[in-house]
Amino acid sequence: MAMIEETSAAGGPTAMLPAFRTVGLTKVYETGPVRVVALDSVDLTLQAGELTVLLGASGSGKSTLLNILGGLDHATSGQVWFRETELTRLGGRALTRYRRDHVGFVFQFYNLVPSLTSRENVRLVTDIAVDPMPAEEALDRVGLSHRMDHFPAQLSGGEQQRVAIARAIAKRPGVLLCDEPTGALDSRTGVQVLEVLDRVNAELGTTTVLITHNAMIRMMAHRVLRFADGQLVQEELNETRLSPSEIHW
Ligand SMILES: Nc1ncnc2c1ncn2[C@@H]1O[C@H](COP(=O)(O)OP(=O)(O)OP(=O)(O)O)[C@@H](O)[C@H]1O
Repeated sequence: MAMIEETSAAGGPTAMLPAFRTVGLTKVYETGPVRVVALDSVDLTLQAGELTVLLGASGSGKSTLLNILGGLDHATSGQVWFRETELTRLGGRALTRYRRDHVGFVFQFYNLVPSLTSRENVRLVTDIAVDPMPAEEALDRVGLSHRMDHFPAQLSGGEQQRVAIARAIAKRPGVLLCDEPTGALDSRTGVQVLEVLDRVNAELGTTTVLITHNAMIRMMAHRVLRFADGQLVQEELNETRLSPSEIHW
């Protein structure tokens, strides 16, 4: 596989390329006689450096899309590009390398290793990344300098999610894919987590895709995509964005 160049929103040789493009992206799950079309010929473009919010009812295909963009799942048909690389042509090892080098994931539940401190959880990633930031810098970026040596059980839910974000960004990924990152948090804590994601997007230029059931969160996005029954049914650009602290739910 050709090297996939890192670039920031601010510039660089591939700055004008979209981060992702899909054409006719389709995913069908077949479980015995049951056939579910999770994604139904989706065409979309996600611009580099943007923060995109994905909305849609439960079962509309959001997680399936995120998993395919992140190289965790395969399309049934159609094409997906990350910058100049067609992900849908990559074999298993190349897809693993893509994921390792370019993608950070944040999920609703934090998946931290309970026996490791915040710093050690982040180091699990920085130890194997190509050009990581120090674990301490990653934790500082999410406002947790004072919690480096705490274990997950000694942290609040919001703090654990911020450790998970630090772990995801420490390898300086080109894209950060977040599936319901505030789903398990109260609104005040959720806002803090969104502020961290917003800051990472602005300061590091990380292309960010965020799934949420909370329609208010769309106000902080550059771009909002709405899904229904596996189809992209609406796309909006926010001319004026709200900062997370202005969002209430
Ligand atoms: N591994 C699987 N096997 C079979 N069907 C699946 C599988 N994963 C997802 N589906 C089905 O595909 C459809 C889309 O699911 P997906 O998880 O992408 O939706 P979603 O919009 O993310 O939903 P939610 O908001 O509830 O997380 C659903 O009908 C779901 O039941």
